[in-house]
Amino acid sequence: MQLKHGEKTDKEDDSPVTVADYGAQALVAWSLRRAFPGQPLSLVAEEDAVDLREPSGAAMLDRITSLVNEALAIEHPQVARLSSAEVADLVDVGCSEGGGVGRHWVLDPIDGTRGFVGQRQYAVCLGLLQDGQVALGVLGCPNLPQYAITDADCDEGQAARSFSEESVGTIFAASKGQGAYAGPVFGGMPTQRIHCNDSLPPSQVRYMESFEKRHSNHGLALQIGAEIGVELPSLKLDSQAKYGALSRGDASIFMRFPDAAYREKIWDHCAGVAIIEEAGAVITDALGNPLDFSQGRFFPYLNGGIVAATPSMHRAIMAAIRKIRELEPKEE
Ligand SMILES: Nc1ncnc2c1ncn2[C@@H]1O[C@H](COP(=O)(O)O)[C@@H](OP(=O)(O)O)[C@H]1O
Ligand SMILES: [Mg+2]
Ligand SMILES: [Mg+2]
Ligand SMILES: [Mg+2]
Repeated sequence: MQLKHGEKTDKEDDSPVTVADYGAQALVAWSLRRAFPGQPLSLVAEEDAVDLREPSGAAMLDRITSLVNEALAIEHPQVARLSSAEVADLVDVGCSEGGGVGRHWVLDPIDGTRGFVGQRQYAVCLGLLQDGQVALGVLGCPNLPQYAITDADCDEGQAARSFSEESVGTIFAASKGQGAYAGPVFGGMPTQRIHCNDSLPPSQVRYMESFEKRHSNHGLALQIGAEIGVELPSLKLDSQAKYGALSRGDASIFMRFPDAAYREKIWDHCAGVAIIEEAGAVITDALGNPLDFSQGRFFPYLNGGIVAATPSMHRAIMAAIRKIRELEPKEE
């Protein structure tokens, strides 16, 4: 999809948001309401309709409303068209604060918005928390090939865009204790069981990191990689597509080291964590503590970042981080 004028804007924190982010959030909220009629619905989702309800947001809300109605007409032709007020209300269904008690859906309607705008990777990510624990996750990655990304697909560590058209688009799904699965994005529920690959020596493993340098310290990841004996360049992918790629063995490590002031949000990880854990991988903060999804929309302090990897690579990275930190000059 090529975005037109008026279909993308910047939020208060300067990050981009598009009609697709809002539209996907409204559609998922609509679908959850329909799937669980009459039940209370707690949805912790990234976007809200505050800007869309301003006079300056009216044109964008109209465009989102048309797109949502177009999508509903394909899947549910019998359903009445939604008004723009109803679409704004659906976006705002995602305002739940979450927490450690009961059931909370967690949605990133488009993760990797910068990747979506740049026609790289992005993912629609829906997870479920049960009493603060990740219970289920689905990742739709429309630009991710259905086959494993190999060295041949990588251009200096970056996944090339020239994946063959007919095999692009992958969906991942997992629920606790039932395994992780992958399949074609328009093929219904995925059926191919997937596992991470923990059999490679460090010289053959590949690590992944954000495409966007501003989202993660690439220098630190390089240093840690060198410490554990990684020789291949990193694979730079936007979004939770990285969790999908780790889960089926395209790469063995995902390192994410944002600026110290950045606060990680639960929707950037919930669905992906459900999938990697069922695929046999491990995820912690940079000091080895488990991620705590039970504290609301944001994670508590994460000790410098997030590391997801196969079990042996995760152990090696934790040791490398401890060693690097011990060598750092101590503040007086
Ligand atoms: N300065 C920053 N540091 C770290 N992460 C950031 C960031 N600014 C935005 N992000 C987050 O990084 C996510 C994309 O992850 P990745 O870097 O793996 O592609 C964004 O998700 P959205 O695109 O849903 O807003 C956003 O939440
Ligand atoms: Mg965003
Ligand atoms: Mg995101
Ligand atoms: Mg998003």
